[in-house]
Amino acid sequence: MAQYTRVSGSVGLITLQNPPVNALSAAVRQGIVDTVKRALGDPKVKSVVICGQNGIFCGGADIKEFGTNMSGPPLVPMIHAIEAANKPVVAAIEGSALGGGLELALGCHYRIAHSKARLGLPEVSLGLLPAAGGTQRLPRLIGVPAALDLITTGRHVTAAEALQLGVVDRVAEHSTVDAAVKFALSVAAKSLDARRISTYPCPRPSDFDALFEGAMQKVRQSARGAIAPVACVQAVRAAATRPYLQGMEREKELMATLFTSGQARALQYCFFAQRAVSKWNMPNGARWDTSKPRPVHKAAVIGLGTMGRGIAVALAQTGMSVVAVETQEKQLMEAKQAVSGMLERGAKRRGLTPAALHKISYSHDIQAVADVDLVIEAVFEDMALKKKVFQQLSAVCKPGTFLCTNTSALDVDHLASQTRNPELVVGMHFFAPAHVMKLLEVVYGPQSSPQAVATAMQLGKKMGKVSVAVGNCRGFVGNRMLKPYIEQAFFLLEEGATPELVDRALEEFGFPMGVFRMSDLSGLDVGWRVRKGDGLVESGSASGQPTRLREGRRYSPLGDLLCEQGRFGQKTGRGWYQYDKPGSRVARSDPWFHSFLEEYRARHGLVARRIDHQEVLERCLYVLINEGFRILEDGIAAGPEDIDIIYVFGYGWPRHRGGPMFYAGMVGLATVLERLEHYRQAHPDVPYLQPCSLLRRLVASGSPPVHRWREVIKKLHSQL
Ligand SMILES: CCCCCC/C=C/CC(=O)SCCNC(=O)CCNC(=O)[C@H](O)C(C)(C)COP(=O)(O)OP(=O)(O)OC[C@H]1O[C@@H](n2cnc3c(N)ncnc32)[C@H](O)[C@@H]1OP(=O)(O)O
Repeated sequence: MAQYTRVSGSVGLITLQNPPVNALSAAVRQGIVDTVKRALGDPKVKSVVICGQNGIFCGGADIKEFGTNMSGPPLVPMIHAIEAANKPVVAAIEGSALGGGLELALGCHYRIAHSKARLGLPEVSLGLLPAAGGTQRLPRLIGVPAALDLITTGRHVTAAEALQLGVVDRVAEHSTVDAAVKFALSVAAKSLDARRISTYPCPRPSDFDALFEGAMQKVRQSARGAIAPVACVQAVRAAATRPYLQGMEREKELMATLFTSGQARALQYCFFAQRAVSKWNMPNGARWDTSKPRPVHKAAVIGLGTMGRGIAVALAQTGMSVVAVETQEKQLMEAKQAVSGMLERGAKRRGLTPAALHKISYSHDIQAVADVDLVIEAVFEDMALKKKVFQQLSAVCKPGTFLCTNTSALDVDHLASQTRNPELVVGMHFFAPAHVMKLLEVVYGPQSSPQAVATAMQLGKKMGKVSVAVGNCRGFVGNRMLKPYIEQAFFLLEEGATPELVDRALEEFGFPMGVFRMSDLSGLDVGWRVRKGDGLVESGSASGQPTRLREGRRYSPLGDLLCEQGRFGQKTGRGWYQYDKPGSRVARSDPWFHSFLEEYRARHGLVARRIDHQEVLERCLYVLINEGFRILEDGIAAGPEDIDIIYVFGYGWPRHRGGPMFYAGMVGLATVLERLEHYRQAHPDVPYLQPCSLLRRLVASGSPPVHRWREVIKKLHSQL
C-alpha cells in the first residue's frame, strides 16, 4: 500500500507501506499508481516526495511474488509515469533502496539519501537483472564502467559513495523526509527537462569494446556458469549502443529468459534459505524465538594455531574483549604477530584504524580465562587433548561460562561430559580461514541448553557469519556429507578417471575447486590422520599390499599411499598434482602420479575404462545428496535449507544451483533415486550408494517441492 498526505501546503507525500522492507508487492504498486495520479491531479500540489515507512525506502520487488501469477500494475510503466510527470518528484531514501526500489528512485527527478542509507541493484544475486529500467538509466546517470560494476556485482553502496558516483543528489544527516520536502518546495517551479534520466545520452567510453570484453571475461570467470551476470553485461551494452526504448526492449527480453530459469529459482531459494536457517529449532522443541541468548562481553580463544588465530580476529572485530591463550611461548609470540597483522590488514581494507588490536590480551596461562563469558577451544584436533582442556576450563571458568569447541568432527557430547555443566557446552565449527569464511556450524548435543545454542548463534551473527544449528554426529553436516563424496572420487580414479578429469567435471558444474585440487589445498594428511584414527590405514600398509576392502566395504587406499610418500599436497609441493615448490598454488598434472596410478591398477587387477563427466557428477554428487537425506532422516539438520546453506557458504557449492538438496529436487528425486540404485547394483560393496529411506519415501509421495519436505520428515519421525 501507499499512503498519501499533503504536507507544507503544496507537497504531496507518498509513503510506501509494506513491512518489513516496503517491498513492491502488487498492493504497493497499485498504491503508488493511485497516489501519484492523485498528487499530479491535485492543483494545490506543486511537487511530490516518495518515501518509505519505518526508516526504509524500499527493498525492491516482492521476491515472494516471483513464483506466483504476478498481478497488479507492472513496474516499468509505473516508473515511466513518474519520470514523465510535470511536477518534480523527489525520492527520500532512508535505510535501503535496492533493486526495484532504486529503479523507482531513478525514475524520480531528484534523490536525497540519509547518510546511513545503502543503495544497490542486487538483482544479479537473485539470478535476475534490474528490469525496471535499471540497466538503461544507471549507465546514463553514472557512466558505463560504474554502472557495469554495480549491476554485475549487485554490491550495495553507502550514501557517500552514491553521492560521489552521482546516483543521489544530496545526503541528509537528519530527517531525510523533512530535507526532501524542503527541497521539493525549492524546486517546485523549476523545469524538469534536464531531470529525466531516460532522455540522457548514454556516455560512450573511448575503450568501449575492450571495456565490455573485459567485463564479460570477468563475469564469466567469477560466475562459473551463472547466466545472470552475463545478461547484465549484455543489457548495459544495449544501453550504450541503442536508443533508450530499444534498450528497454533488450532489457525485457533478457529478463524474460532469466526470470523463468532454474538459476533464478535456485538463487531466490538461497535468499530465503539463508534467512530461514537463523530461525533454528532443536528436536526437543527449543526454538530461536523462545530462547534468549546471553550477552557476551568478553570471550576467550584457547589454542592459537591457524584456526584459533582466525577466530580471535573474528571475535575482536565485533568490538568485544578477547583473551587469547596459547600455552607454548614461541607459538604465542608468533600468533600475536600474525593476529595483529590480520587485524591491521582488515582495518586497512575497510579504511578504518585497527581498534580491535587493543581488544585482545594474550596469555600462556589458562587461568586468564577465569572471568570471560564464553570460551572457544581451538586446540589441535585430538580428543585426549580437547578432553583435558575442557576439564581445565570447567574448573577455571566462572559459573555460567559457555564452553564451545571448534572441532570439525569430534564428539561434542563426549567433551560436554568432561565438564560440570554439560548444558553450557556447544560446538562452534568454523571454516578456514575463520575470519573470512562465512559459515559457522553451531553443534548442539542432547544436553546443550537452548540458551547456549541461542548465544552461539547470536555470537556467530555478530561475527558476520551465517550460522546453522545442527545436531551432533561424526562430521556434523558438512564433513559427514563430504566423506562419501571424496570416497567416490577415489573409486573413480581406480576405475579409470584422473584427478584432472574429476576436477574438471566438478569445476564445470560450478565448484571453485574440484575434489583433488581442494584436497591438495587443505592437505592430504588431514584425512590420513582421521583414517588412521579409525583404524583404516594400518591393515593395508603393514603387508605392503593394501587391500581394497575394510570390513566388507570397498576401500581405496590411494590417499594413504600418497601420504606414505610424503605427498601432502600444496604444502609439500606434491599431492594429486605437482607444484613448482612447496606452498605454491598452481596445480600441474603430474606424470609421476599417472604412472603410479597405472601401476596401482595393474597391481590390483583393475582395468581402466572410459569415465565421462556425467558419471563423475552422478556418483560424487548423488552420494553426497543421499547422505544429506540420511542427515535429515536422523534429525541432525532440521530441514533441507540448513544443508543447502552449509554447502553454499562452507563448501563452494555453486549458489546458482541452490545447494545439494535443492539441486536434487531440480534434477528430480526419482532420477536421483534411480541413478543411486543403478550405481549401487554396480558397486554392491559401497553402502553409501544405498538410497536412503527418506529419499524413497519422498519419491513415493510424489516428489514434493523442497519447501514441503519437512512435512514428510515430520511424519517419518513421528512414526519412529
Ligand atoms: C518479468 C518480471 C518483471 C519483474 C520486474 C521487477 C524486478 C525487480 C527486481 C527486484 O527488485 S528483485 C529484489 C531486489 N531486492 C533485493 O534483493 C533486496 C533483498 N533484501 C535485502 O537485501 C535485505 O532484506 C534488506 C532489505 C537489506 C534488509 O535486511 P535486514 O537484515 O534488515 O532484514 P532481512 O532479514 O534480510 O529481511 C527481513 C524480512 O524481509 C524479507 N524481505 C527482504 N527483502 C524482501 C523482498 N525484496 N521481497 C520480499 N521479502 C523480502 C526477508 O525475507 C525477511 O523475511 P522474514 O520472513 O522475516 O525472514
